[in-house]
Amino acid sequence: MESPPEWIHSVLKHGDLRTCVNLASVSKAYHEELTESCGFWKVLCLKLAEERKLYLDLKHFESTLATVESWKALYDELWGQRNQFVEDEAQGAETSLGPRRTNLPPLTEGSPAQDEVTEGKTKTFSIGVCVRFKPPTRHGSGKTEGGARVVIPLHQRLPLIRAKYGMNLSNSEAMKKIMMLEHGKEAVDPWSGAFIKEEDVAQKENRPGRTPSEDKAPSPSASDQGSTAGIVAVKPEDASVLGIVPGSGLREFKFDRVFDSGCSQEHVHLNSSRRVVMDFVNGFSGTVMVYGQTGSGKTHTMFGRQWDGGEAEAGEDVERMKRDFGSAHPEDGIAQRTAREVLDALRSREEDCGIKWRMGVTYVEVYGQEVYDLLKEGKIVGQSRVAGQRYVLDGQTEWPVKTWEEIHSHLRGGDAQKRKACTAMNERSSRAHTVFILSLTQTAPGTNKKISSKLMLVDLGGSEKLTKSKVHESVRSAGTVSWDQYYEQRKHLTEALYINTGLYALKACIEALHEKQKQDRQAAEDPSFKKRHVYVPYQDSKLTMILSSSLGGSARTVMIVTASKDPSNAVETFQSLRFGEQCSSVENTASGLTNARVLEAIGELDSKIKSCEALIEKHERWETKRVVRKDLEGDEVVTVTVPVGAELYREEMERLIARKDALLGKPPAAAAVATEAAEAVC
Ligand SMILES: Nc1ncnc2c1ncn2[C@@H]1O[C@H](COP(=O)(O)OP(=O)(O)OP(=O)(O)O)[C@@H](O)[C@H]1O
Repeated sequence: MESPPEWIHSVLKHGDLRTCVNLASVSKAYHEELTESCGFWKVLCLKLAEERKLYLDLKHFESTLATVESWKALYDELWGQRNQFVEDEAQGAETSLGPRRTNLPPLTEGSPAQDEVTEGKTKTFSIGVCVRFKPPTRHGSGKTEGGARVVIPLHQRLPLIRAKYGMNLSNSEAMKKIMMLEHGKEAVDPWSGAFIKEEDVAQKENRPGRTPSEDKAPSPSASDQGSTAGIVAVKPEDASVLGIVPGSGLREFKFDRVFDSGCSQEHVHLNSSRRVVMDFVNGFSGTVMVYGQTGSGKTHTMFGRQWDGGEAEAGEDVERMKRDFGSAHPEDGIAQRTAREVLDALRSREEDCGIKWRMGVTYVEVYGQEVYDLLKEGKIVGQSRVAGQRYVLDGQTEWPVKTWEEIHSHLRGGDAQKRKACTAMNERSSRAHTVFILSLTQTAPGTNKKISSKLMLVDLGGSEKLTKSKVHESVRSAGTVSWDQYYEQRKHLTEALYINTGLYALKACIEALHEKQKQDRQAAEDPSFKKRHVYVPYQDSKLTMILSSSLGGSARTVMIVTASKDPSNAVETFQSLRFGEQCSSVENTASGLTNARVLEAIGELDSKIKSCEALIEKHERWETKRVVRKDLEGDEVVTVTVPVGAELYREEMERLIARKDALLGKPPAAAAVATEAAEAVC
């Protein structure tokens, strides 16, 4: 094959977009060579962004886009945005540079037909769902107590039986093994009680109206048998999570991204929300939401470290103040990182392209039926319940900002208001939906065209309290409790219902937007297809009314589900994962878990356990120390020798062993490897 000569590289370097695109049509050999290289598409993206005054976060894409296809997709997207800041002077001429043309440049003379040119993909609803696991807390790590018991269904027991007794067992031999185990001819079968047929699992998983109580008790007869519910494996490489799920047994969840507990704040932002920042600066609205149970890390992910009072303003911590206004802090959340990047981009675009901008921030909480303005001492927005969200959308709660210091001070001020409310109103912060909004208006140079976009950063309230605190059960009729208690309980129930109303409305809107997109796609593929009108129920809750301008249409949406791996939170974790899954456009099938995947999970755990053992061997040493021991006759000082230096690896190994044991159906106690047992008294 003829490869492109040196001069082509210099044309790519110095030529304009049109020249670079046309290069691919010089010969068939050049065409193949160029269009199959990431570098060519990168150059096209750069030229397109430069000529059309679009913001391109090249550094980000260089670190995240690895394939030619992903660069092509980015070019398609930018192409769809090409008229945001620069109007087409000659429509006809420009279409010949469209993505379809560059993907498959015709080698014959003449321009492609107008209808061959694909529009960019910005018009379709786009949602990415990611999952982030919180690092284990010391008290919760590796412990399996308190987790719901799950009976692994029969079709999943077969591969496990094979893994234990020989891979070449046929189905009927594996079944015989199970029967023998159940009739006590061998050791007790850890999965006895399996009764769910494969079809039942899929039906049960997909049945609407599934209740939390069903999640907790799969069957009365099985409640004391089976494995402990929990996360078995987290696979960031293929964005999946494998768990032992009440009501389903082994179950795989698939998302756009999965972040394991060791991921930094920066990594999470780079791989989830940073793309939204680029669209926002290019004039497209977007939403980033965090969802999860209380304490799973929503606020940590969105707003980073929590402020502990006003010591910095009092000048007690000058160093910290300097650091805050300098470069990003490792603990900064998505809000801080996003605000900094937006400001940097706007400043450099003003300097390089003359694009003027105006930005404002809004920080509100949706609590019950009211919207509270966190930048106005938590006052209710508007005087009527109906109008609150409209004031937010009209910009009446907005504060103009020009610098990072101003944004930072609003974030801190709002956070302080949340804290006050939290103390005054019984953990209001975790029971309200918090929305931080950046509103941007840019002026296209030369034309004075105004381009507006909104970026909503949302910390969603979790719904777990309804099930965990059983508020619905504690509401007795008036007369059995005091009136004060009665009203307090009613308030809790109403709060939980408000949170759920917001979340259900959000889910319904996202589902409707998916459906709308499906109808559009079908209509595009088949001209005879009759599109059904799809209603998006934004009006169903205050939360969705506020989000309406940045959810759907050309707006990009990212949802980050935060979760814990602690088995005692397993039910809430799976509820969160299911919520994320239902919002996602990634195809999931409840019964799609293959035998190979189950065995792969066991293999993975084995290899992780091995590498943990190697690390323990490398880092662990014995240390002798004196400790005071209490016994009946008083205190006694004894000398003990303890292993030190590999405590974290030991904890990790305990967790891995517990997960493997859960998967293989061993009783939880077998998983507990007490570190204290290693202590040797001299
Ligand atoms: N990924 C993480 N890395 C380190 N610490 C974390 C992480 N996620 C959460 N935490 C810590 O866990 C605690 C609870 O997190 P956070 O307040 O963000 O939870 P939340 O889901 O917002 O809870 P709530 O709904 O009650 O507001 C905090 O102390 C936080 O610093």
